[in-house]
Amino acid sequence: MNTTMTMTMTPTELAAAIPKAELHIHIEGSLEPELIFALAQRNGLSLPYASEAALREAYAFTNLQSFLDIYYAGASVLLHEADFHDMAWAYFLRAKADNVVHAELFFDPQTHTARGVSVATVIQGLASACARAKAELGISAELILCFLRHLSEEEAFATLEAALPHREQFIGVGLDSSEVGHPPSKFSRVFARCRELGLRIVAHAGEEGPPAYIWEALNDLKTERIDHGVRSLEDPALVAELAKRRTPLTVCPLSNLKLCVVNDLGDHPMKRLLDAGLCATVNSDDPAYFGGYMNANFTQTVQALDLSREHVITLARNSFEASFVSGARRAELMAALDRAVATA
Ligand SMILES: Nc1ncnc2[nH]cnc12
Ligand SMILES: [Zn+2]
Repeated sequence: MNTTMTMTMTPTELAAAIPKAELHIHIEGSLEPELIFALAQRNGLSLPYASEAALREAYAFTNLQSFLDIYYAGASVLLHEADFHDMAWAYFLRAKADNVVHAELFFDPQTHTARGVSVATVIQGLASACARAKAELGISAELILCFLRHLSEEEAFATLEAALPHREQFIGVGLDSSEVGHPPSKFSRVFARCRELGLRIVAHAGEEGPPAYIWEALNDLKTERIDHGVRSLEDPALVAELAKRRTPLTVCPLSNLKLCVVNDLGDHPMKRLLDAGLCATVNSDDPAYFGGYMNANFTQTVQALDLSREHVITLARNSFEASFVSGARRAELMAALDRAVATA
């Protein structure tokens, strides 16, 4: 390849070209309208929308809850192991196209067990897609079980219990769904049990909720990463603490735009988070609903905030640093990034 030519890559082109990890993707949020309709037909279900276009038109969100209502309805077409496999496989094909080389997938068992689908069905379908991604696409992938925070502590404990026969198939636990009114401390005892079990710990905090929720996630749940965390900038002491601990933030720019956390991508806090020395990463959250997968998130953020080549490389390095891969795999991923940067 001609080095002179390749060294002219813009930060946007570089962002698309380099290998990266995705650490904040709700796999149910990767269900595209086409797949929702196909699964509804396969499972003999009817949908309250006349067409895929009509469903897509409903994706005009004003806040997190307005999205969650539609997201849970979309997930109702998932019944069988093959449905979960097909959903995750479709995501992995999209991830491969965006040079994602490692992915940690959130899944919401309670969304499915409430409809009579067993935890085994959910986990086996997703786990077989993860194994296939490794074998056929070279993407390493892990599963993180999320508790729905609008439900009770008791229900979270019951979900953990039901999932434990499949303990080897997921590496950690997270906390998602409606944030405001459901602080992390509501789940302190569940997460304490998860830590005893050796599970990795993450939690959504500071998406719509206040900095106090991020403090609780850190101190009560002992979370290893904060999902979103964009409101941390409102509390300088919190920013200092996150920088000191080097707690990663899995930030989702297009999600923040679509859920009205920011009014314009040009106002997104990503650059300020990076410039404050935080280990921020780019992720897609629910790409089928928010208008883009990894590279769309990367390139639109780079353009809106005029991020530099160094910012882009830092974001990719942060994604590997923040991941739960083994030391050997992390070294392999960092080396692949260095090689890609050297020729770009
Ligand atoms: N952005 C988000 N915040 C909280 N819970 C979610 N579940 C799926 N996407 C989510
Ligand atoms: Zn999320």
